[in-house]
Amino acid sequence: MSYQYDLFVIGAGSGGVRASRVAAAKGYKVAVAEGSALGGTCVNIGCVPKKLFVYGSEFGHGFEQAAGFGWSTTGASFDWSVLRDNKTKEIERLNGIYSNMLNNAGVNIISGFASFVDEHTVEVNGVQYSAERILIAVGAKPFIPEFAGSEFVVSSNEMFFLDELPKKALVVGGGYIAVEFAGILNGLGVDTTLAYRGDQLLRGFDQDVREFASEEYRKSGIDVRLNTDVKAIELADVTKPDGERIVHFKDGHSETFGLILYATGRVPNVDKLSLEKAGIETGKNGAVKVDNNFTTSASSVFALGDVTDNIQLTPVAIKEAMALIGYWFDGKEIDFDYDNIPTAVFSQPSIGTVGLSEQEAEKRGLDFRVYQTDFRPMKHTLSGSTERALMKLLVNNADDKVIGAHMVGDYSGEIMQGLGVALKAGATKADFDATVGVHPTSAEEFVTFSDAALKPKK
Ligand SMILES: Cc1cc2nc3c(=O)[nH]c(=O)nc-3n(C[C@H](O)[C@H](O)[C@H](O)COP(=O)(O)OP(=O)(O)OC[C@H]3O[C@@H](n4cnc5c(N)ncnc54)[C@H](O)[C@@H]3O)c2cc1C
Ligand SMILES: NC(=O)c1ccc[n+]([C@@H]2O[C@H](COP(=O)([O-])OP(=O)(O)OC[C@H]3O[C@@H](n4cnc5c(N)ncnc54)[C@H](O)[C@@H]3O)[C@@H](O)[C@H]2O)c1
Repeated sequence: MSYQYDLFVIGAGSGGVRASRVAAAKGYKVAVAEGSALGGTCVNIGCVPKKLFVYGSEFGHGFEQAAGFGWSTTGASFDWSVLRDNKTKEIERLNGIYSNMLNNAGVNIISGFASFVDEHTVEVNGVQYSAERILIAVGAKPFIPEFAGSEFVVSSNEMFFLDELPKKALVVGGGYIAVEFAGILNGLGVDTTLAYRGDQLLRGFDQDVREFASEEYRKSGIDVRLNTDVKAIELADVTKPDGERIVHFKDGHSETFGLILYATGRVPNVDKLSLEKAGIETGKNGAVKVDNNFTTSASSVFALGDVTDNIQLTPVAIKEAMALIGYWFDGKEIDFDYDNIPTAVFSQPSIGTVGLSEQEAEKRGLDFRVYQTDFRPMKHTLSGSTERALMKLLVNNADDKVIGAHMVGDYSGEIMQGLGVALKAGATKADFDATVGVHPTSAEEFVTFSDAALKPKK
């Protein structure tokens, strides 16, 4: 049976771009369909524009702290449209780079949303394309619960294109996106409330990190409200759909906000795919089910990245794509290692983490010890800020291996990349101790932990 393409990729995001580019470079005839902008979520409405907004927002605190270092910043003001539009220009530049990269690799870029006709055929804009292999890399989309007035909220998608910033905003949720956007808004001068229905933000992170970060967010000016849930939302004035919203909370009180962001998770983006036509099985929230080799229930169809609802991070989608390339071209069975994946939350202060949390180590029944410290970073001895940093190292007693590293504080994402290598390589506490520190940094705390920093056992 002959097909038009060796590989048809659906979705030119983090995973799809990597898979199509490398497969084409290795000699496959490849097409990629993209219904929106090249680069996917991360480049257009995720990691990249978010980080640019974080940089913009950090100046807000920077100006406050500059006086202690001798700077006078009277008259500094912020223009949202400049940040928003410069960000958009930069993203358009990246879109162009992605387009060139794919074209140069010989990938045929098809603009439009694809859907399955059968397990070897997809349709885009009414045209059918056949392929020996099809890769689903369509990512995820925001999930907003249904309730009275849910149409008056925005998701992270809209946050990148707001006409103007509100004076007062409510962010609902307690995960990565909620705390990152609460930090962005707060730094840009918006009166920001972060409401989370549970006991503590950032479920799944180390409990000390969660509590410490939450307190730091409060100190930075965010009104963090735990055990708080929204019942209904209505317009303050029905003739002004873009105007203020009244939020009725479940505890009975009501409050007015100019903008409400729901950051309540993301679900696989499978609606437009007609997966049933190719006999592709899905699980919770429509996640495409795959085996170890990212093969779906249809043997010619593969899936990776956020659409499989595993770990939703760009470097994970990219590494999965590279593993799949190895499987296709070198016949290497995939045994993807999801342990020790470093990750950062770009809140203010930021969080970096790799390996096990204390709670996860306990759940696994490990015998381990914890080194922990919190301190005022050197910068804040002059800045006037009361911000503190937290560092924590978990060590397995049986073999002295470091099994978890956690930090709340400036540069923790940058620091965690190196520690990720150390944990992956199986470094022991003795290896950390034998490493010379970089001075003066916060990071050096990770290689100078002594018994004095041991956390008492519960
Ligand atoms: C606000 C935000 C901030 C984030 N920040 C970070 C971060 O700092 N670090 C990090 O590691 N991760 C971050 N992420 C997560 C990261 O963006 C995702 O994990 C990553 O983009 C997943 O890659 P993917 O290839 O699975 O899908 P995506 O990058 O989402 O790409 C999927 C593509 O498929 C297209 N598509 C969908 N359906 C079809 C169809 N039927 N036909 C054709 N095309 C289709 C979409 O338009 C999209 O371009 C963030 C996410 C968000 C929302
Ligand atoms: N820095 C990064 O690497 C980064 C940044 C942003 C997003 N991401 C990825 O994108 C994923 C999605 O981010 P996210 O923040 O949307 O999801 P999340 O899963 O991290 O957090 C969702 C939050 O919403 C809450 N929630 C769910 N349903 C709710 C409801 N009905 N009412 C109130 N609260 C509700 C959850 O309890 C949770 O706190 C993340 O898990 C992460 O993998 C990564």
